[in-house]
Amino acid sequence: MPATPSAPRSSRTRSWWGWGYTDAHPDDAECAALGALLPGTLARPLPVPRIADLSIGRPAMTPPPSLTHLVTTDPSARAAHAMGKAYRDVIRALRARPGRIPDLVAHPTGDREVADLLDWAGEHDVAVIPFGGGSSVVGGVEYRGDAHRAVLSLDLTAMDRVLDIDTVSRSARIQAGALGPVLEEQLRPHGLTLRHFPQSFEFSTLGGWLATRAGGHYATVHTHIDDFVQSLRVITPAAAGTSWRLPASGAGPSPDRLFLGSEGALGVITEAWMRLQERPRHKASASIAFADFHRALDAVRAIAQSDLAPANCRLLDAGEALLSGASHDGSSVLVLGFESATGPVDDRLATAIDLARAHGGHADDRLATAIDLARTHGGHADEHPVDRDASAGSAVSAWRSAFLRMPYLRDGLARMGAVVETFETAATWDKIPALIEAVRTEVGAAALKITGHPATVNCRLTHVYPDGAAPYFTVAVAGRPGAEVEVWDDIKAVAGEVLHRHRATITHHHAVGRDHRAGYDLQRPEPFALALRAAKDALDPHRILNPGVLLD
Ligand SMILES: Cc1cc2nc3c(=O)[nH]c(=O)nc-3n(C[C@H](O)[C@H](O)[C@H](O)COP(=O)(O)OP(=O)(O)OC[C@H]3O[C@@H](n4cnc5c(N)ncnc54)[C@H](O)[C@@H]3O)c2cc1C
Repeated sequence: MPATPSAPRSSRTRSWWGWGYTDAHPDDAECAALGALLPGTLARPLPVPRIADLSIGRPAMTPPPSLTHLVTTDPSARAAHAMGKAYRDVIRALRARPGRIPDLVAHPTGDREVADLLDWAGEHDVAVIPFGGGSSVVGGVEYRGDAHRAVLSLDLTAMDRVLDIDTVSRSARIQAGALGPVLEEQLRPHGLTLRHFPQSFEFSTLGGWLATRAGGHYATVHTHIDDFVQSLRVITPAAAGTSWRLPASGAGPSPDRLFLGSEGALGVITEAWMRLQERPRHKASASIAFADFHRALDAVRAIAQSDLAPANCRLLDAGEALLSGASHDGSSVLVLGFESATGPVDDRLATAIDLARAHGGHADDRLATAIDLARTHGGHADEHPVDRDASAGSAVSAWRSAFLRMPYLRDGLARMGAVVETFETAATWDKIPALIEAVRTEVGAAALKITGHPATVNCRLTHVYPDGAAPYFTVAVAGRPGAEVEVWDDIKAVAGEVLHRHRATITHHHAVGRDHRAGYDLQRPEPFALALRAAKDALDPHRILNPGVLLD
């Protein structure tokens, strides 16, 4: 089927230093109000950083005439491509310490141009950092060190088209630079959706999701981007190729698996055939309160080990629930959601609520909402499932609003000199209670020791599996003025040590990048490390692709 035209881009201004759109940033008064919640933060917010205050030198190299039309040396573009969107990045921008700024930013529009840029970079010892939405939270899109003559940020977002739709096999060929809303907008007229909704959906791309093995919003079953991949097209400095479109294949190790999670270190993903789904027509959600967090964990495990497969099954501890407005009485809250394109889901929700009640949960029946989207929305699902819902006023909706607003508030707190960051992991159920307890206790104690201020360490389960869960932690504490990066690095080192001791992964979906290298090196088995190094040698012989990510 012919492709649909590319979706129009938003006219709103993206922040070069913080999350999202500048018009959604908290103003000074809101920052101060946020700071007042955390003892020890600054009296007034740090000023919004200006590119003019950064020291941006002349580019170390310029491209040949054949490539100049693809490349910019504009300081604003270079600054906006210097870092990702972790707390570390935001505070470095606020303190005018962004690190090495790329010399060049390229915007290729097709495979040939990507290959030409890689060829030139390989010949001239120029590091190439593939860049999608730039929402990395692990130092994945910055350059550290000075081993290369110049640094080129390879921005893929001009390659944002849905090129082909196969309605028979329900799949689409999509260019890697398409941001979430841009690709969903092109699928919408066909009644189809990729249905991959990470929290960063608005500002991250298909290529970034594939390269980091992103996790979507859905709590169970198909939520990792890996699950939707039919075939990948990858351009490496050594060769280019496309895997066959197949629903499944037992032919040896999977070629796609080599590049999923390769974080720009082995090649540039330029397009993919992705499995699609029909837009859901039926939804139901509810929130359930628990006085005892450990009983809530048991309830979630029971639901995860049933065949109910909720779309949403987020357990918020008391701190998270308070922060998001889902509860004010010290309860933990389980946010449950079901959806389907084929039939009502009310029965599944009712059974899940029964399971939760059997473990001490209290469901407020008035808050359980069932939505037949075929009736209420003319058959169309909302663009982002956490964006809108008929359950306005409920704990479910409070959590949803907070979920989308949270990154903006993080940046507001950063302007008050606070250290506010998240980290996530996964472990089998037998380890989960002790792991969560150890992180809370040991990371909280470390933050107090490092800063002299009390810290909050909150936890939610973002994804649940029959055999385990993915706890996601948020740490907030007043920083030491001017040393916020070092404070966070010290806290994060303690967190990494606790995760390793409990055999919990260094990352469930945020990827490895540069920040998780130590934990990743400890986690991967030696034969795999050898194979990865050999793949790097073969595919990137001049070592130009995202140096320092995944391996040296
Ligand atoms: C507020 C916030 C919320 C987030 N929520 C989630 C979440 O819910 N789930 C989740 O999984 N992650 C989340 N993240 C992390 C981040 O959004 C993901 O890692 C995302 O997949 C990155 O996509 P991107 O397009 O922004 O990639 P970028 O940040 O631009 O790049 C990420 C990595 O992929 C490489 N890369 C990018 N494009 C390509 C390509 N075409 N070919 C090869 N390599 C490439 C880069 O070199 C880099 O190593 C969140 C981040 C923030 C700031």
